[in-house]
Amino acid sequence: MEPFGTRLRRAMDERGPLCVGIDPHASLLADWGLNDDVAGLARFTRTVVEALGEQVAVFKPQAAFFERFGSRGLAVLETAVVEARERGALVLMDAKRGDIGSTMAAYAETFLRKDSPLFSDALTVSPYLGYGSLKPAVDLARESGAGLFVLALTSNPEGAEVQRAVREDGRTIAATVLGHLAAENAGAEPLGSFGAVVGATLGDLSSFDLAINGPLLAPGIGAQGATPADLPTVFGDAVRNVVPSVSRGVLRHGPDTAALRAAAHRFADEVRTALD
Ligand SMILES: O=c1ccn([C@@H]2O[C@H](COP(=O)(O)O)[C@@H](O)[C@H]2O)c(=O)[nH]1
Repeated sequence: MEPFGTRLRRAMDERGPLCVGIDPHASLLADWGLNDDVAGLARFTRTVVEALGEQVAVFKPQAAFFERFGSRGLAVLETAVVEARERGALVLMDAKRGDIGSTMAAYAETFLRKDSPLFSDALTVSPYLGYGSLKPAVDLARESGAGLFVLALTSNPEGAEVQRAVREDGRTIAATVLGHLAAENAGAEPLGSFGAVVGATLGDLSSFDLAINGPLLAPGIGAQGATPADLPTVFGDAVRNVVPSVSRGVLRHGPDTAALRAAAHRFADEVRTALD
């Protein structure tokens, strides 16, 4: 399989630079007239995948909303991953895994081994047990042609106390994570496969070097208050590598398929305008 970064660049060029999150909140299930049970979860997820699977570059299922239903929720997630990929969308599993290396290897097998039922094109991971603890995931992603998105500067205000903490050498934790990612992506063309999560809500980030030669997943657009128009200010010269991500901002338009498609189109158009 081609490296994730290559496939992502092509998908964004062909379909527009937008990632739509699949976040079946209990409140959204209710708004869609569905029960907060496995049948409601399955109906919600199928509707989103069928409506947008041939339109958006990337889906980002939020694993938590599936895991809360146990094994039957995971079965819904497995089906969604397969059907989304069959429709040509890339799947970025938002599971934010992170643990000591030996356990990280098992998480990596779950999401990044090609024959796993939950194999995804990319996975979000947490570097807060030390970047080196992610090595099994980095290695398996390379072997499988998959990618990683490492939490660097998250969209929530609470993230700053950890991510902007300054080390003895004067660098912030986030800058250290970004430095590791730049090293992973060195020499990759057209785009590396090892991305950072950098919130669109964070305002001017010019004090950070975002030139990691990899994708920058930008959650926070829509329900968290950021807009596509904020992207150039937040990302500066790195804006071309941004993967803007919207969940509730699109999902709240369901269950009507045409309305979901129109909402995703609107966000993609706003992103294109902002990046021009
Ligand atoms: O820094 C981060 C990292 C991940 N997320 C996830 O993205 C979506 C955001 O959903 P919205 O409805 O668009 O607010 C959600 O799954 C988060 O867990 C994030 O928001 N910020």
